[in-house]
Amino acid sequence: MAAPLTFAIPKGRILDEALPVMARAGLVPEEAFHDKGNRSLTFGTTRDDLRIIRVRAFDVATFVAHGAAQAGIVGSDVIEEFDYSDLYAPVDLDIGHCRLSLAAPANVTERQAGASHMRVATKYPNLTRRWFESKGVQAECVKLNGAMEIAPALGLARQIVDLVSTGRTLIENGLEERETIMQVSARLIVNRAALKTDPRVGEIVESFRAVAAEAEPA
Ligand SMILES: Nc1ncnc2c1ncn2[C@@H]1O[C@H](COP(=O)(O)OP(=O)(O)OP(=O)(O)O)[C@@H](O)[C@H]1O
Ligand SMILES: O=P(O)(O)OC[C@H]1O[C@H](OP(=O)(O)OP(=O)(O)O)[C@H](O)[C@@H]1O
Repeated sequence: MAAPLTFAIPKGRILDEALPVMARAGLVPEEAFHDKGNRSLTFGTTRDDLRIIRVRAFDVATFVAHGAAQAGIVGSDVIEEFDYSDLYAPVDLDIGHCRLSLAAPANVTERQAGASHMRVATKYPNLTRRWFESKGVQAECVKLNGAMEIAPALGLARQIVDLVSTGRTLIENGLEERETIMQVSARLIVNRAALKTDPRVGEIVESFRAVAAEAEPA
């Protein structure tokens, strides 16, 4: 039998929405996957030839881009941040909706915010730099891994670039959303080489395409 395929999924908030989509595409994890006390990172599925790994969102893209996993699910924010040439994102799963936005404290004026050189705290330094460059502004990015919203109050950076959904986190930390950089949703991703060489990867793409098409309003 061919080596098992590895399907990577993020361990956090996308998971609850991803599992029903995966089930409709025929990917159902073994019972142990749902046991909160289980520390394993690899799980079997109802398919003998497919296992699931549960890793951090940014690492999903890295595992798939390097071919260590052949497919996975990740937010378009992460895909754009890395911009890996070996990664192909053929299906928008219409889950994990949020947006990536520039935000600043209410007392930071547009002029201060729009200075020709600025410091921005973000988990997305590449995306942020590219977006500012497209506006002719040089941005110095301070990379954080979470809780960006406290950076302005502590003087680490005047502005932040972070994900926004309800907007509550910004408001509760005294920040205002200034501009939307991109709309985000979760995608099926596959390794390009694996897609060319292993027909099972193409079949996975087709299964998810069918699920996404079913979900579209008529
Ligand atoms: N507030 C939000 N509302 C909706 N989707 C969000 C929100 N925040 C993040 N997301 C999406 O969820 C993804 C994070 O997924 P998830 O939380 O499952 O990963 P994680 O591995 O736990 O992340 P981390 O690396 O932060 O621990 C983001 O990349 C984005 O696409
Ligand atoms: O607009 P809201 O609905 O308030 O959501 C936005 C928050 O959600 C995400 O954080 P998450 O909860 O995933 O935690 P994190 O800071 O560890 O990434 C994001 O980074 C924001 O902080």
